[in-house]
Amino acid sequence: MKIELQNITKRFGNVLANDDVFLTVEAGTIHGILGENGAGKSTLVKILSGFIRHDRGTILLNGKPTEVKTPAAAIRAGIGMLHQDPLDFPTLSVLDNFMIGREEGKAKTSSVVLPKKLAKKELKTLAFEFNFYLDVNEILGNLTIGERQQLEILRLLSLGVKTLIFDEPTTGISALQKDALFAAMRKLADSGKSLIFVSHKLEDVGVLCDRVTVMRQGKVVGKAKLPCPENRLVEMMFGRELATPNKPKTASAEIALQLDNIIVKTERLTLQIDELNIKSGEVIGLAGLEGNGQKLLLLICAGLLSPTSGNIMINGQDMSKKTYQNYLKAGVGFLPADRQKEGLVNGLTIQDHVALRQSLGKRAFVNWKEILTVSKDKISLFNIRGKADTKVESLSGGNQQRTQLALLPMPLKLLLMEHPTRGLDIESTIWVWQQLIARCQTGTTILFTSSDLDEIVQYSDRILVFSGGNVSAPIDTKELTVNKLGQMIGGKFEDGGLGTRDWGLGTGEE
Ligand SMILES: Nc1ncnc2c1ncn2[C@@H]1O[C@H](COP(=O)(O)OP(=O)(O)OP(=O)(O)O)[C@@H](O)[C@H]1O
Repeated sequence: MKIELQNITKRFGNVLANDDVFLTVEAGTIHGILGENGAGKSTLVKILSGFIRHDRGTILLNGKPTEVKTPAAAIRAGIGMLHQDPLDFPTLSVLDNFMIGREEGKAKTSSVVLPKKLAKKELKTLAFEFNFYLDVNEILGNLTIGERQQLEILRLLSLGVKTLIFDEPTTGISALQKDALFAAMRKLADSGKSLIFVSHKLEDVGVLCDRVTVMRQGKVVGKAKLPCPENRLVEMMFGRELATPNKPKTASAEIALQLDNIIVKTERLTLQIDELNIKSGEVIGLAGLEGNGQKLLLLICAGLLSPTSGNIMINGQDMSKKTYQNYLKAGVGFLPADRQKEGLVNGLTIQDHVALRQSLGKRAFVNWKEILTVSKDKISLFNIRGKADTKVESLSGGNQQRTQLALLPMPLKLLLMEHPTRGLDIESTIWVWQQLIARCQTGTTILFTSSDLDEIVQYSDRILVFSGGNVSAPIDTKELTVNKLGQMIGGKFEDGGLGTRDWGLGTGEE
């Protein structure tokens, strides 16, 4: 289906999120929408998929002006959108989620069992067609984001959509799931569907898309047919070329984090680390497919999960069996992946968050005047597109991430982060890492996860690879390439070379 957006304009208060936007997406193509944080990409695709009403402008579907007033109306018109956080029901099964959105009449026919049987068959056939491995009876909450996304694609296809919108779909999924996703997207385009791919990642846009539209501050600032040189796209996004910083050496000889005989048992995994020593100022990347023990390590180091056994020392202080408050006092900070559920509180403003953070563990009156000044400083320093009284849910994804980063205490001894730059554009990612490296230069030790292997290789001093609860010995990043790391995550270890056939830190068992 050919999509044409003409003169699309949308204002939120005094923010002009979309300013007279024109976009054409031909049937049978993948169209990228690139842009810095807050550029207006999500607003545009939410308008097309009926989640937001535009103030002005026209949507043409196959040349016909069409009103898309609600998400249900969009699906009826053949447009489906995959959100950054899939909109599904975690307590229901994969099959039940697949059946959501079918018109009521279908489910009410002679028997409820028959449609369910048919739906199961359809789900299995579609999954097979796209090489997605989904257990139809599994509870959805047990699936990874990548698997939930695969299910959502199949659900939208079964509802008959002809246009699929992907808003930052590679965020939080594994490299293998990304390959499967891109293969499915190409297959869909080849079968005549039109696809819109919203992203910050130039490389992804480069390998996947046929054309790209670049947005900045609500406006379309450039269009290109791909392939096109990456630096041209960067210039369009930011109005200039960007220089990538090199990570200087920040590690000292002092040991900041010491783990001895750690065992963490959960229902799905046993994480075992016999001995691990991390130096002060060091950056350690935790690589591996999601759910292989990286988060468990971060949680025990943050004092948010007690290991089944073993000892944790932070800066020479025995933290075993200490409370979370003790960890905070010892200078430990944690940045969770799910900013909407774990990091920020919907309904609260930026200054409410600053007040919460400042009063954590203290019984003190809140000095709102001071909080307002601090909030304004943080908004300006972290370049957050919002005001002190802006509720966090109305910030763009990237601006929510900046808010989370701005709320991290200063100084910290140990900073533990899940996906620190998730949702940030390239310029912000570079800026954030400059701030993080500056922290390391003053002695902060960082452990972080990222699904972006380039980020892990670029910024880590050493890397731990996780697989099914097994943890590799720390590998010096200079000895690694992204390719080699990808192979290790996939379980391929070479004898010789890196010499990491011996996993080093213990043997996890499932
Ligand atoms: N519901 C809302 N209420 C108020 N302002 C909003 C709302 N949704 C978006 N905005 C503002 O509109 C602007 C564009 O936001 P949008 O989410 O479209 O950007 P984006 O390009 O998708 O950014 P990101 O890459 O960070 O996700 C931002 O300044 C954002 O704060």
